[in-house]
Amino acid sequence: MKILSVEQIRQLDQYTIQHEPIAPINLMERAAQTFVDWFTARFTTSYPVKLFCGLGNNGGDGLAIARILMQQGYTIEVNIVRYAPRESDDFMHNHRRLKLLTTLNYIEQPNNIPAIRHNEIVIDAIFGSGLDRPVDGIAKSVIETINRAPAKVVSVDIASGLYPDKPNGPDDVIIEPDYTVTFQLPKIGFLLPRNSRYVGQWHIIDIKLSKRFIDQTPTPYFYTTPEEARLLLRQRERFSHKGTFGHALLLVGSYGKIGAGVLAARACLRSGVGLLTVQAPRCGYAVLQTAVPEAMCRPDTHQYVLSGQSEIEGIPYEEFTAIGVGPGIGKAPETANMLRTLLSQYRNPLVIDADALNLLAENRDLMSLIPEHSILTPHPKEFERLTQKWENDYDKLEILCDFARRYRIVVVLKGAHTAIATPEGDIHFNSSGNPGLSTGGTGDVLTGILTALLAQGYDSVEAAVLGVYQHGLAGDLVGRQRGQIGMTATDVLDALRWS
Ligand SMILES: NC(=O)C1=CN([C@@H]2O[C@H](COP(=O)(O)OP(=O)(O)OC[C@H]3O[C@@H](n4cnc5c(N)ncnc54)[C@H](OP(=O)(O)O)[C@@H]3O)[C@@H](O)[C@H]2O)[C@@H](O)CC1
Ligand SMILES: Nc1ncnc2c1ncn2[C@@H]1O[C@H](COP(=O)(O)OP(=O)(O)O)[C@@H](O)[C@H]1O
Ligand SMILES: [K+]
Repeated sequence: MKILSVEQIRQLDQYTIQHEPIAPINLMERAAQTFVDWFTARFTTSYPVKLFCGLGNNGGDGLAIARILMQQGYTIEVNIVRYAPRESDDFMHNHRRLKLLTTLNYIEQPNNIPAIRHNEIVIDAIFGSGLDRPVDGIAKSVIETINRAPAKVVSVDIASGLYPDKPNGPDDVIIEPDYTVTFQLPKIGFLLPRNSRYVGQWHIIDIKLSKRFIDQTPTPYFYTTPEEARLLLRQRERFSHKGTFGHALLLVGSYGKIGAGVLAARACLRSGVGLLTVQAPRCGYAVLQTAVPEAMCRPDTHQYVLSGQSEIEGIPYEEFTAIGVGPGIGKAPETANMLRTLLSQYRNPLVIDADALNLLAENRDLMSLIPEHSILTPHPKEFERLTQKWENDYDKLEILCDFARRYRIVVVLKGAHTAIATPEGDIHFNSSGNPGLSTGGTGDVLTGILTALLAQGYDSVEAAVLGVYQHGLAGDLVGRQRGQIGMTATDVLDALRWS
């Protein structure tokens, strides 16, 4: 699914109005009705509703929502925040209609702000995507009151005070909703860590804006939907054999961190690889052969760390369809040498994770040796070591995009809504996953998954988008079955489902 900028969404509204065609006021009515459908499916008429609206089209939506909810039997008190002397046309139209049905409360100064009780639902329609400067005056006081109140808060389109696609200032006053119900497409601001309090659970509702315009509009930002992930998944052919699905090599583990290798190896096998070889330090040999009997194991000549040498022979890197390196490897000089040789000799895309990334950060000259379309999977700290500190989440996205473009690689910046940057400069945000995944070893599982997908012939962007989605989905399955808190990386790899 595409993510558009505020300006593009405004054009999308205009295009829909002209080409459907539909009058703006009817589009507002459709948006309001769709919001009400969402609302009534969750909250019964037993909850009193307090609606706060501004004077623009977000406020107009709010007034239309109030009218429809009233007609459906909800008890609703409407508060209009008079922060300016002018209203939008569609606001005024809905204002006239609603005034015929009920009394409206106007808030011009703080003592007009009503008390909000704990069993009430607040609908926030003060500002929407038209906000372009920090909120102050009476609107600010109202937002502060709502944030202090014990009630549940539902924001229409976007929390009032939050910018959809640019950073807010540190002192900005913004609604902290329980839910955001947004029109048609997600806003980029919903996907960024520092905005989490200002988004809550968010839901997209389809108000039937022009599909054609969305299809034609270019954007670097995408949000992976379940349907899109499913379309990437290839089914197995009847006459396939294990050679069809590639031979992967994982370079993993060091003394005390062989478990990282076990997790990556098991995840790789659970993700459809044809054959798997694991090279690990000698101390990991017995562990790996026991814990992952399906994998072939090459003991490194070094007892405790990876050196890339083996009694059998040096590693014939070029014989492997895909290689994953990093989980648990540490940063010993022998391992740094191995990484240098690997990057110099192997020409296909690699998956590079964990301490392999830290070694890159410490040996910058290695960066230019990385094969094009390799997948790097840093968490934010590893990414900062590879690049630089950022001022805010938007700045971080720019650094991410530039980095992927400069080295022609895919960068999987992990976290909630993992951001996958492509060599072309696009960013795909993931939609699956939950905080249960914030536990040691889940990153190693991801490395195994991505290596398996590359081995099976998925291109790097497909592998990253699909692999990250399936990893999060497995976490969601575990979350549903046994809760998020006790989730382990082993649970996640066992829950992988490729159908
Ligand atoms: N277009 C469509 O067809 C559809 C749109 N829809 C809805 O419209 C919403 C966008 O509406 P909107 O553009 O009227 O802006 P909105 O967020 O209500 O703000 C109102 C005005 O406030 C002003 N202002 C800005 N910052 C300010 C500040 N800090 N303090 C004080 N004032 C400030 C600024 O006006 P200015 O003062 O700059 O002239 C701004 O224009 C969107 O979120 C969705 O809910 C849906 O109905 C679907 C169809
Ligand atoms: N709050 C969260 N929501 C969704 N996914 C998360 C969250 N926290 C962590 N994850 C996922 O868990 C994984 C953690 O990886 P990483 O930090 O490398 O852990 P480790 O090094 O312990 O294996 C990543 O895939 C990340 O996207
Ligand atoms: K709002």
